[in-house]
Amino acid sequence: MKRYLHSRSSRSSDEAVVANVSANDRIRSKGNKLISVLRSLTNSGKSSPSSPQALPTRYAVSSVSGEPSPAPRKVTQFFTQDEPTVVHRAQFKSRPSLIEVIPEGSSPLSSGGHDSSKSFRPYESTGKTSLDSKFSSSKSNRVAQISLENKRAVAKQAMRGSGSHELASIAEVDMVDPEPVPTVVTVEKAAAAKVFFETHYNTTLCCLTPRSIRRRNLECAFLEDPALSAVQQEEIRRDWAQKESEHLRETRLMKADGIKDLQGRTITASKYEVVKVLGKGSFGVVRLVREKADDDSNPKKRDIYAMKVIRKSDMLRNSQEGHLRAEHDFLVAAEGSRWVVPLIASFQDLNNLYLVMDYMPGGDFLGLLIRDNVLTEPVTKWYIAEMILCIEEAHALRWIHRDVKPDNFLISPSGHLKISDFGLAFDGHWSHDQAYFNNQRYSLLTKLGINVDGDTLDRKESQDAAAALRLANTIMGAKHRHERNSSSSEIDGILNWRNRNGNRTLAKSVVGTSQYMAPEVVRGDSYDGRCDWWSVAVIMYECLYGHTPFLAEEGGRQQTKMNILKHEQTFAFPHKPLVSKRCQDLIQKIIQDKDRRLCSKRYTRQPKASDSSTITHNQSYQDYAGRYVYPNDAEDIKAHKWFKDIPWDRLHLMTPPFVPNIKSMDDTHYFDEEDPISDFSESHQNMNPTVEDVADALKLFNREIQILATGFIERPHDTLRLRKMEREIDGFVMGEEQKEYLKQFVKAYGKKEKKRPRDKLLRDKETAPKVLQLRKEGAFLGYAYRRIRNL
Ligand SMILES: Nc1ncnc2c1ncn2[C@@H]1O[C@H](COP(=O)(O)OP(=O)(O)OP(=O)(O)O)[C@@H](O)[C@H]1O
Repeated sequence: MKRYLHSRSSRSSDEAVVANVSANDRIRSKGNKLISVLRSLTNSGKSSPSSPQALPTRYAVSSVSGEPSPAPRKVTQFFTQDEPTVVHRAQFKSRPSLIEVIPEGSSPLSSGGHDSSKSFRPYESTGKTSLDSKFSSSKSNRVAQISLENKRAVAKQAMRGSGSHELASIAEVDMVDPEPVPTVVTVEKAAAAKVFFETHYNTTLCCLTPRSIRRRNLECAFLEDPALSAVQQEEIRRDWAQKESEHLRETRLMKADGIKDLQGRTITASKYEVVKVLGKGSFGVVRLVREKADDDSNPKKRDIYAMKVIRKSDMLRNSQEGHLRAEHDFLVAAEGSRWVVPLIASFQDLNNLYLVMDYMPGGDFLGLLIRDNVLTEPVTKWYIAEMILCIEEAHALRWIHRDVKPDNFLISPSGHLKISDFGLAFDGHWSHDQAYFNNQRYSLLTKLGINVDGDTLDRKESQDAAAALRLANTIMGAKHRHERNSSSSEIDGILNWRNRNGNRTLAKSVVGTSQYMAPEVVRGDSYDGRCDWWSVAVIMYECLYGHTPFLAEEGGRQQTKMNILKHEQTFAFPHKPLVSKRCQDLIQKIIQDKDRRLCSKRYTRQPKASDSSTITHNQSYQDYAGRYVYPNDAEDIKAHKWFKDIPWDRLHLMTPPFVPNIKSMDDTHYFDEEDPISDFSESHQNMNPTVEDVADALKLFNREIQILATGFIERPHDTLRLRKMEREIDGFVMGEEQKEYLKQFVKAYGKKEKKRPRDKLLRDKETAPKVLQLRKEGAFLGYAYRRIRNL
């Protein structure tokens, strides 16, 4: 911002006023001095020929007392010059180190020989600047040239020193408005800002905040307890407010640390020490951690948690921002839930996202199935009943889990189940749709005419017009659903517009683990809350028979999906073990196409377009994508006769069939694996073995095996190729131990093929490093949560 400090001064100009001030405080102190002198001059202005009245009113400083105040001698001298002096900060891209003084003759207040319209435009603001934008070269050269001229003149002036008291004329900075030339960096930053503001204001203005939900729950609790007097209620409200303000303070402190975390430090994560790696997910690991204490208190007594660490770079390369935000937002929305794994805190640093959750020491339900192989009917009934309650809880919050499988139910210390892994859960909201993020970036790139080449394949494809169009569509995803139509009303507000226009086409994406997928999901048809009930029936079958009903022995995922689509022909019950007809009847009634699937009749009673009152009522049961998901939507399943002895309302108070046998809260024996799970830091992927290393590792094998094994690690492998190599090794004529050794050799010395990033900006060699860095810094602003203590 351009700023002018000017004053009327008296005749003596023997002070060379070349102020070489670089630091802000010096400028400010100089400014203060000027103002105080101005005040004094204004007060004594009657005697001065250059009284403040001559100044534009904006710059005239009125006296409070009306009395002249004595200015310090030195400063008085400074300003007792005949002619006005204007201290002018020129227009530079960065803060100037020089304050230029426009001498006599060139003063904006004097008329002589100077084009005041050019030099003195106090009401005009400076042109737009962008840290990331390059100035157009001709204009920036001109600015640089003028600035250089000015500096030379100032230097010359300074050299003359006290010997000469004349101020040389300094070339004026031409008030050119340099046009910024936006780059990919500008686009990334602008998109990150847009995403931040839209998601932030959407949460604060359009959603219930955790605090408002807590407040509502408190008031509901009062309604349910009529015995509480008004005084008691008031007292509870006061305690509540006190707890909330402490929580707010804690959250603020956490957010302050979060800023440092994003600058490359790991303040928040370092408050936890790692005990063990519990499991591995698609984009990171889950660690058992212990909160570090400020004092040296007994470590055994400190709180223990499960911390999911998600590596940003992997996840960003796979364009998973939408999913990661969805998982986080669901866990925050589920605060206080009985059946969802509780989130304690979430935060990020430059490289990772962190979700700190309650530790479930009983391991996951898959572990229990692996240990027991098959479960009896009563035990199956218990767990399926708990799974139903878990899923209903998610549905009540208008979320469809979409990835219901045994590994996603965890066993709490008391043996009850809790649902976890909401990485694929979806409420259809635009902020959980990857196309929204892509659209923010690519629409800007297109508007600004910035071209990105991508990788070799992109360049090859762009030569073919049809392929180029296909590529553009893939990048933009469903562009139309996030691009605001110019005809849409401006007063509508962007958030309302986004929320109303929903993402109806999103109801069709194919997600989930194939064995447990409902046919409508496999087909890519629109689906709703009913798809989760199909998966429950598959798990029920698996508990009773020891395998899932549609898994193909041969033909992989594709064949499994075919079996699901043709479920009417492929589904059958094995003869053994014996399972009651009632139980089979329930499974059979759920393994149906969605219109006939047992769960809740409300799904099949969706209103006709003419029935407006029912439509309005039903809209509250739609997720943001327009899919129906009802609370208590397992009502017909729960009413099935097989469940007649299940006390649904009291299940959480009863003792489950299996209660984990844990010696302490950090007992991890239910997570013990034959091969310990490696943490990020122990990954072999960064290993660069030399020829000697390889020769040494294979020295016990004959020449032929050495050549084959070296061939295996010559180029990076994906999972498919790794499996193929392992099958080849299985075919070698050698002992099992040697085969195992070779498989480990391939994993350790071979390189895993890096997946081709889904985003062109991350495929382009030139833009990728900077874009990835910027997204790591800016894509998850606001990813911070702390559960209120003693909830
Ligand atoms: N709160 C918890 N307490 C104990 N163990 C946990 C907890 N959360 C996750 N785990 C363990 O970590 C494993 C991986 O966690 P999770 O499924 O959330 O990761 P993910 O990256 O989402 O995996 P996926 O690839 O299946 O989507 C789980 O199967 C479980 O064994």
